Amino acid sequence: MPRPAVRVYVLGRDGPEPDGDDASNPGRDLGDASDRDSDCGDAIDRDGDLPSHTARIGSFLARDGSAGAPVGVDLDRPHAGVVFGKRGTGKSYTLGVLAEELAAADGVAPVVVDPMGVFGGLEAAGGQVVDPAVRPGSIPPSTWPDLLGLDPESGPGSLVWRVVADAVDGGASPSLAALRDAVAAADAPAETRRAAANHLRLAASWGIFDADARSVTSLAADGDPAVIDLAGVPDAAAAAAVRAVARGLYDARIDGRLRRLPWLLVDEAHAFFDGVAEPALRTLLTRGRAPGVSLVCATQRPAALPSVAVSQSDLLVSHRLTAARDVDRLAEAEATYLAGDLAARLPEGVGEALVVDDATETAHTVRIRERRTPHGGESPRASRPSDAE
Ligand SMILES: Nc1ncnc2c1ncn2[C@@H]1O[C@H](COP(=O)(O)OP(=O)(O)OP(=O)(O)O)[C@@H](O)[C@H]1O
Repeated sequence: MPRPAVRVYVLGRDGPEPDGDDASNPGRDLGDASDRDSDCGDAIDRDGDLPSHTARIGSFLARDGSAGAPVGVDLDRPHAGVVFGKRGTGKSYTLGVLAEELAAADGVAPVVVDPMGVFGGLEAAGGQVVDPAVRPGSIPPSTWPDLLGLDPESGPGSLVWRVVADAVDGGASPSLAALRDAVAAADAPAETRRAAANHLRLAASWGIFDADARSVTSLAADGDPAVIDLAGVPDAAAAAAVRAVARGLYDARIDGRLRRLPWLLVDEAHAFFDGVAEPALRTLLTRGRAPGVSLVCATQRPAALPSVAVSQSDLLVSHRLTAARDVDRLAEAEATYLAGDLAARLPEGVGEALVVDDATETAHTVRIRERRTPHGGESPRASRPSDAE
């Protein structure tokens, strides 16, 4: 006798609500697997064939701890999402699961910003780990003083701004050396030129600027995960790299240079919302979906993200949080359809998360599935001496 089909619930896709959990009764038991098999979402067979363009991220988690029906994320359309959780609750792991699913899906391209160097395992999913490389011309002239820690109103700050503006005029891609030469030749007091040159020399020492850096479009063209390894990269340089990739993906979609829908997955995202990357990330949050760019920001410090990150997100995944200010940020997501206290519903276990789905206006407790590729974020344990010893 054929086994019955399991129905997968697809987050971010409008459709019938799964039974068992709804706004009117937020504390209600989420049911067990059999509850979920009946009338939610799209049918899949038990061997795991999902509807197309669906990322299978885990399963519903019943109150008795058993796993229910599969839960997927819609990959057919672009989304904005956040992944919250205190340290060690599974944020990076969840981002890795999403990246694995994106790697296996058609028509999309995951690009992972990896500040801690924990996503290298995605090479096993066909991914490549790349060092950050930024064309100086991809950072707008007006942003250069800020990037270099110079006041744009100061002599050196305005000189750098002017030199970059002149160098990119006409679409050229200047090197840092060319910018330094232009500073040296500028009609400005020697002290101003010296200060500007020193700051450009410091930027050169970051080792990320390259006039011939490959385009972001090429990173995302084949759909295999591209992992931008920012481990050990100075903060300002990492911010410049994130800005370049976020803006580059957006522009490539606007200009029709990128056929796939890119997904930018940013780990430790709080680090990028108070520097030069912020405007580009904000653009993706507020305007990214129109040209087809998705952004998912993971952070252990939700309070350090701007409100817009939560208000613009249609997918919210929250592992355990305890700090009051972070829980408050979660509370901002409590849309009118979610009666009750989201924070009180956060599951305790590692890899478990509350998922708020704006498309169907529901919240669910989910156990994120295990990774298929190695996860590099294991915490050191005294009971497990490292390989180095
Ligand atoms: N869904 C899961 N299934 C199985 N194990 C998991 C899952 N999620 C997390 N873990 C385990 O928990 C560990 C910590 O997860 P992870 O590195 O993602 O934490 P994190 O929240 O990103 O922490 P940090 O803020 O320190 O980076 C993982 O190395 C893994 O062993």
